[in-house]
Amino acid sequence: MIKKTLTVAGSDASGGAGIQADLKTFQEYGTFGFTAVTCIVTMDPDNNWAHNVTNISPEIVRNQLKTIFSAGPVDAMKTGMLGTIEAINHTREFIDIHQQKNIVIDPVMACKGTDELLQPENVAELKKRLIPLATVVTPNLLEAGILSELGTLTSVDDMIAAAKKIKDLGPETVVVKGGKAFHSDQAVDVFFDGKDVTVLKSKKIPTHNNHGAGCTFAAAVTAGLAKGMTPQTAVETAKQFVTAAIKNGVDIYPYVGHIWHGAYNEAEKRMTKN
Ligand SMILES: Nc1ncnc2c1ncn2[C@@H]1O[C@H](COP(=O)(O)OP(=O)(O)O)[C@@H](O)[C@H]1O
Ligand SMILES: Cc1ncc(COP(=O)(O)O)c(C=O)c1O
Ligand SMILES: [Mg+2]
Repeated sequence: MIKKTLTVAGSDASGGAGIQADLKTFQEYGTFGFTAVTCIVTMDPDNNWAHNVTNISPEIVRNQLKTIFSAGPVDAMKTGMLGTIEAINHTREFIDIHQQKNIVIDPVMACKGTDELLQPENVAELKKRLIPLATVVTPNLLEAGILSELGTLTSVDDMIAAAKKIKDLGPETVVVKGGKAFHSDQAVDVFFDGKDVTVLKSKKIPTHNNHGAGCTFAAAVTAGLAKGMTPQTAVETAKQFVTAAIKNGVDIYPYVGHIWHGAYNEAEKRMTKN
């Protein structure tokens, strides 16, 4: 049976992050993607690509969730940018009613290229209402510093300390993504399951084509869980998926560089042919 995946997230009009990244990734994993849109992010080409977030009314977010969950729980779900505190609470409400399992919380707080928090008022609610239910929570370096209250993280030891503090909020596992922000020639992510720490490393690809890498990574973890992978295997596979997507990024846009979600499967196909 085809597995059902859900993203509760924002729409990225530039096409590379948010629900656009999630759906492309769900499809590449061979799962059937559903979406509840929480906000729409637009970028202004006349004003230095400034981001603007328009929230969808909480009632419409709730109606989308009602539509999706009318067929019962999905095989796995993720959240990204959530828009409003009410949307966070509606998401929690449906998780509780349907005893939803396999939940990935990507605590999106900022877009690439800026440390400006887009929806700071949501952080406390996210911490209290959604992160404790996560099978995997996937903060980037900035978000991990905020969630752990450890501030700026500059070393792998800092990332491990942050992962451990975030684990205390209640999720089953934590991945702190060093990714693009961590100063190293390696893309370092730290996985913690409450017992063991695994440091995932790959060569950092020298590119600006990394818009949506975090959403794609979290969506890949979600689809992996839907297909029955353990959290650790889902995270390790997602790392390979996103690395291939970044390596094969596409220069189709002047402002942000897009990653190519088809890359991992194309490479696999080539390997099977050879
Ligand atoms: N330049 C890069 N080369 C290789 N991997 C990268 C690069 N940038 C990000 N990644 C990887 O992509 C994933 C998403 O990380 P990151 O870009 O930091 O997240 P976010 O988009 O949420 O800020 C992580 O697994 C990270 O290690
Ligand atoms: C709707 C939406 N969600 C999430 C993000 C964050 O993207 P990422 O962290 O994957 O680069 C963005 C960035 O533009 C966005 O527009
Ligand atoms: Mg992100």
